[in-house]
Amino acid sequence: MYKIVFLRHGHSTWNEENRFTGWTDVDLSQQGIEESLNSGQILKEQGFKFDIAFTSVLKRAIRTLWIVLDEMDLMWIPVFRSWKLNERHYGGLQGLYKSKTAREFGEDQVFIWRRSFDIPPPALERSDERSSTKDRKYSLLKEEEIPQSECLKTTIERVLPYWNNEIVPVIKSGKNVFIVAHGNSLRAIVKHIDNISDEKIPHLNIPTGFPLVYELDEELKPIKHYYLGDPDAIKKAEKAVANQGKSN
Ligand SMILES: O=C(O)[C@@H](CO)OP(=O)(O)O
Repeated sequence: MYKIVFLRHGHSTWNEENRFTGWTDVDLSQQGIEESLNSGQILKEQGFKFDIAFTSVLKRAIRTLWIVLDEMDLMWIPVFRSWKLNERHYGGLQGLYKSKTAREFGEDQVFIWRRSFDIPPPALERSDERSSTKDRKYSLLKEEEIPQSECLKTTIERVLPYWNNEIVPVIKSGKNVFIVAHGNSLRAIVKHIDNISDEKIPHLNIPTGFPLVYELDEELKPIKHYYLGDPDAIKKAEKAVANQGKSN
């Protein structure tokens, strides 16, 4: 049996302002720092000992990982960062306020942009200053590899090869793996592990700051999964993520 832990980064400054974030590289809010500290403490109390960690190249995930590893006295373990674990690219919505956008375009449209499996938000122009085309973090990528908008389907197309080729072999080698990523890159992995249908996945929301433990059998088929933390607080946090697309 393998046990791996996923963690969505702590609350960010743009979660606080309720803005579409995607590849925008915003930092943790004070709440996010506290959530990360709590995650580290609970993982430590429950005896988790990681051998290796994976994260994105976005600082809200990296800082969450740093805080957790510091709390667990594990700052020495190898860490691999990849853009393939980045948040889903939010295209032309990046920077807009979610509730204001729902008032302007309707909650149904915002739900489609946020959660539809295969309809991406409007794409950014490569010349748009919000585009990541000129960001040094992505300088090793071919221009066409840098997305200007992604839906969950296209997010899966870049997350899953990373999962299958880079993370799965490490899990199978018996190492204890910790993955700190983002709401939608984690939804991509969880959809795959649990074989969640395209119709059901829009209703899955992953809250910030609660470690999500997956127990997998030898074939990496799911045995069970559970969050660590207060069940009522977790339910409330899942609902709050869903409600971010409401107009008020
Ligand atoms: O804005 C974003 O990039 C994501 C995560 O914060 O939000 P959503 O839950 O709307 O996909």
